[in-house]
Amino acid sequence: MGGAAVALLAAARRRPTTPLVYFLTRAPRAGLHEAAASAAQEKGRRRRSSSSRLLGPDIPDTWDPPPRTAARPPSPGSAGVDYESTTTIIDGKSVAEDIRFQIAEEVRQMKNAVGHVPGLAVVLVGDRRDSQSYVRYKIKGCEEVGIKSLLAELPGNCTEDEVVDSVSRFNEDPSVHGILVQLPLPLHMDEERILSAISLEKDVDGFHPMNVGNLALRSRKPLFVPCAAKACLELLLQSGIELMGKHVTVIGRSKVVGLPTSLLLQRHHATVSIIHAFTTNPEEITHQSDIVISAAGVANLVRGSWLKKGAVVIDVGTNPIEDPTSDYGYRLTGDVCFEEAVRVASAITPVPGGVGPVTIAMLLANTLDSAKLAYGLATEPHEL
Ligand SMILES: Nc1nc2c(c(=O)[nH]1)N[C@@H](CN(C=O)c1ccc(C(=O)N[C@@H](CCC(=O)O)C(=O)O)cc1)CN2
Repeated sequence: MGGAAVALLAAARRRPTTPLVYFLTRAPRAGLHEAAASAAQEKGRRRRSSSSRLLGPDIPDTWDPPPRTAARPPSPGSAGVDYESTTTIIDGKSVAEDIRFQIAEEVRQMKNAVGHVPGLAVVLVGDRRDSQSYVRYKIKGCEEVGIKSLLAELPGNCTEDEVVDSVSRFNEDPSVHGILVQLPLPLHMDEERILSAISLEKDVDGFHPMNVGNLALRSRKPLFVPCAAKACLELLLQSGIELMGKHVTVIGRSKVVGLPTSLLLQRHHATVSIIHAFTTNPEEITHQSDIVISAAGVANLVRGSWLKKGAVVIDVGTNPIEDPTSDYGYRLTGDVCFEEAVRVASAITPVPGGVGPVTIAMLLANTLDSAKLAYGLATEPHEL
């Protein structure tokens, strides 16, 4: 230890009754210290503000609703939608069924080989009706393929620590290979902290910052890719749609869909444009695109006039809109005005029955992959 440090320690020992916190809070107030402290504070302020300029201000994407003149299309299955016979309606339900069939077979093989099945744990906070439905679909999906499911339900007014504790218990449970926290969380919670608490090896939603970062770096492989992004790619690839060199526009940049989908598309060598709530000319950008993937969460945002003739349209939006003729008083519609788009597109996914069911199937696939890694039945996650 240097002489100066020894002298400081000796001085501190001579004044043992003064708490350290006193020096930390009071010392800079006097004379030169004050000037130094305010200079340091100013430097810190400048550093913070210049870094927030560099990374951009944190403003949420709040979309303007589309004009009231937007057509309110009937659902795709209903009578009266007259589309070109050449337009392919991409059937997500049947794609999902095929994937589930394959997963069920692999789960059976796993049980025979190691005596265990994959386990998925779901954490649901609060009583949002839509989240409850999605969690139900996930649990039903597990039942269909033989995956064990566990559900932790917490009230909307619980603490962030309680959610983290619940995640930690599942992290420790060897029968659980996948953990997901249903989003959105109540506003008072730090989503980032909760998602980061999920063990990387069990992050079957792929929202852990490490998995997102590894998806962004082409030289690295994430353990898991978010399910909706995988679903979009699966639907495009199974429909025989080439991605390399194609101009794909992704509408929305959320962690759940837009961001991972745009990253995944780049890994498939597409040229990707991203539209968000601050984009001034969205229709010009989509009009130049070979493929449009919409995940804005705005009913009927994408009109037929936004699309190039022959474009492929993947609609990830599931937006409830009022419908007095429905038993529930509402029905689900996508971001895309289906009855207009179907006349322009060469292929399109419907809502419901498009991306949604494949998203659930991808969650089951990620959970199976995780269990295979845990039991040494695979050395790498499934190729993208
Ligand atoms: N932790 C997560 N939270 C959320 C995710 C996610 O991937 N992980 N995605 C969405 C919601 N979601 C899954 O959680 C989801 C949404 C919609 C569907 C779906 O199958 N939709 C059906 C129609 C549904 C209906 O009729 O009620 C369809 O499109 O055909 C599945 C999953 C946000 N949160």
